[in-house]
Formats: sequence, C-alpha cells, structure tokens
Amino acid sequence: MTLPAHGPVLALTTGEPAGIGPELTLLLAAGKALSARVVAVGDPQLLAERAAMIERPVELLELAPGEPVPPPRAGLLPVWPVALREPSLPGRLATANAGYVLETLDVAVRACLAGHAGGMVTAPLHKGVVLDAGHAGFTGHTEYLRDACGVDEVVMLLATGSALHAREAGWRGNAALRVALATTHLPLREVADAITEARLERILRILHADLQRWFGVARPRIAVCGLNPHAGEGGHLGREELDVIIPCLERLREDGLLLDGPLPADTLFTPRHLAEVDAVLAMYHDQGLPVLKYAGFGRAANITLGLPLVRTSVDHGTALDLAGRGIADPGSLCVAVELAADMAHRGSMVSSS
Ligand SMILES: NC(=O)C1=CN([C@@H]2O[C@H](COP(=O)(O)OP(=O)(O)OC[C@H]3O[C@@H](n4cnc5c(N)ncnc54)[C@H](O)[C@@H]3O)[C@@H](O)[C@H]2O)C=CC1
Ligand SMILES: NCC(=O)COP(=O)(O)O
Repeated sequence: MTLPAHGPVLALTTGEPAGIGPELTLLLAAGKALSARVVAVGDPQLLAERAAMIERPVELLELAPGEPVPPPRAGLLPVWPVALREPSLPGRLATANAGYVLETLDVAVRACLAGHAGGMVTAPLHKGVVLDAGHAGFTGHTEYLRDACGVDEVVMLLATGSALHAREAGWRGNAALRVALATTHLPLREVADAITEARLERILRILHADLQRWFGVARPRIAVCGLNPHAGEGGHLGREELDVIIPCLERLREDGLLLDGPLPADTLFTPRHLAEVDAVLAMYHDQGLPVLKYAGFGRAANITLGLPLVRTSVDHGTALDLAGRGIADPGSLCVAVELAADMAHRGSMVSSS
C-alpha cells in the first residue's frame, strides 16, 4: 500500500450546530495548512453562515465520500454535505437537529470503514439535546461509535498534547498525562456496580495493546486507581479493591502486563508517581478527567481505543456560551487532528507492512 501523498483524509464531524464545533472547524481551515486532508462533515450553508459571522472567509468545496480530496491548503475546507433539519442559531439547541448530528457521525464511520477516510475527528456534540430528541440511552460519541462499529468494549483515553507524541516509555512528571477511564458516562450511583473483573480486564487489555499500537510504548506500565478513598483502606472504606480490582490485576500480571495498584487516586496523581508510568486508569469520569483538564485543558485530545477505526476528539464540550463569537480556542481540535493524522499514518504503515 502506498502512503497518501498529502497526508490521510480525515473526516471531521462538525458537532452540535448551535455550539462551537462549526466555527472551530472554520478556524482550523483558516489557519496554517494541516498535515492531513481534513474534510468537514456537516451542513455547507451552516458553515458559510458561521464563517461570515466570525469574519473568517473560508472557501468551501463540496465533495462526496470517495471523490479525490485536494491537498491541504490554508483557507480551503472540503465538505461532505449533511443537511441540517432546521436552521441553527449559535447557543440555541434544537432537538430537530439531533438526527443531523448523528447522521454526520454515521457518514464519517461509513467513510472510514469503506477506506474513504483514514480516521475521524469529532467536534463536540450536546448529549442532553440528543437525549431530549428521543435517542434514549445515548451517552456520547464513545458508546455510539462502539455500537456503530459492532465492538463490545472501547476505552476512553484523554492525553495532553505533550504526551501524545511521547514515544518513549514513561515521562517525567511534567504536564504530560494520559488518563483512561474504566467507566465513562454513568451516574455516580451506578459506578461501583459497573466495575467488574470482566470489564476491568477488557479495559486494561485494550489500553495495554493500544498504548503499544498507537503510542509506540513497547512495555506499557499502567497505574490503576482504587475506587474508594485510600483505595479502600484495607476494606474499611469499601471492598471493591479487595473483591474486584486486586484479583483482576493479579491475573493480568500473570499474563505479563505491568500494572501498579490499586493506588489511592489522590496521591497517584502526583508527579513522583506519574513519572513512573505511561498511563493511569481512573475508575470513573470525574476521578480522572479533572486532573487531565487541570494539566492541559485546550491542549489535550480524547481518543477512543478499541475501535476498528481511528477516532480522536476535543477535550471540551459545546461551549454554547461562546458559540458564534469566534473566540473559542481551537487548540484542542488542532491537537485532535494532528494526533488522528499521526495515528492514521501509523495504521497505514502497519497495514502496508
Ligand atoms: N467530545 C464531545 O462531544 C464532548 C461533549 N460534551 C458536551 O458538551 C456539553 C456542554 O458541556 P460542559 O460541561 O458545559 O463543558 P464545555 O466544555 O462545553 O464548557 C465548559 C467551560 O469551558 C469553556 N470552553 C469549552 N470549550 C472551550 C474552548 N474551545 N475555548 C474556550 N473555552 C472553552 C466554556 O465556555 C465553559 O466555560 C454537554 O452536553 C457535554 O456532554 C462535553 C465534553 C466532550
Ligand atoms: N468528558 C469527555 C466526554 O464527554 C467525551 O465524550 P464522547 O462524546 O467523546 O464520548
């Protein structure tokens, strides 16, 4: 297989139309030429309106998936059109457009699976409006893509920009951080029951394999958080560590995985401990992500591991308060695009070898 001359094609879904996704896409296209051929998936009329609103002239080029995508050029944005269900205004959510948002994801997934794109990057969607529109059980891109790709398990990993391209094993306690989650979008009340030995084993095996595959870490060392304060204090503050996490880690260590823990999350997230490991597995969303966002909000990306395609995303949400003003920071989207390009490049090298 020949590597693409102008970088891989990446499908960039433009996200919730009332949020900052469309304008971040335009800011990205208006900036310096990228190392990938980014194709926006969204409504061309919406993009033209937002470009005028934020005063960033961008030439839109409508294409169909599979048609040749020109080399990246500042000021040019190829688009695979998906029609809004109704006109959208910044900051005003409309349930009618939830189907539009999901259709952009479907178009991107199909393009990746058909080989028309080397990966997909997602601008933020609004989970609440998708649910309000009647898509019961929708909890986010991560789970939607798992189901769309027909896999049983995926892993959400967020990484700060400085950790994304770190090829060496370990990093030295600066702001570089990779945090994966054992559970993603669950009410806190349901978290403890969701942490089973079987789930933890699947998550850790995917994390181990994809740290090798995508980050080039030959022998990943993973630190695993406890669920309870002080990792359960020997069973006095909760038994999940003794009954579930420790037995799972012991079994996986027998298979050669390098796992530390379960460790108390409060002290695990300190430079001395982080310096020893390649990634941290947090037990739930708000155990791991506040630390990651403190370390690198706006300079980090979200990666879905375990999919048969490359998917990266931003580290933030729809920021309805900023939409339409042209002041949202495109930093995380840049990181997500560059990372997806890198991953797609690696993927094509693997499949060509
Ligand atoms: N990848 C995705 O699709 C994600 C979607 N979301 C969704 O976004 C919606 C809103 O979530 P929130 O918790 O309010 O988080 P949010 O990230 O949208 O906003 C939190 C704060 O960060 C600021 N902010 C966010 N992105 C920014 C940027 N690029 N530049 C400058 N400031 C920025 C906002 O103005 C706000 O003050 C929810 O429905 C949530 O589920 C949240 C995270 C990721
Ligand atoms: N906080 C991360 C987040 O909500 C990302 O969700 P997803 O839409 O990428 O699954």
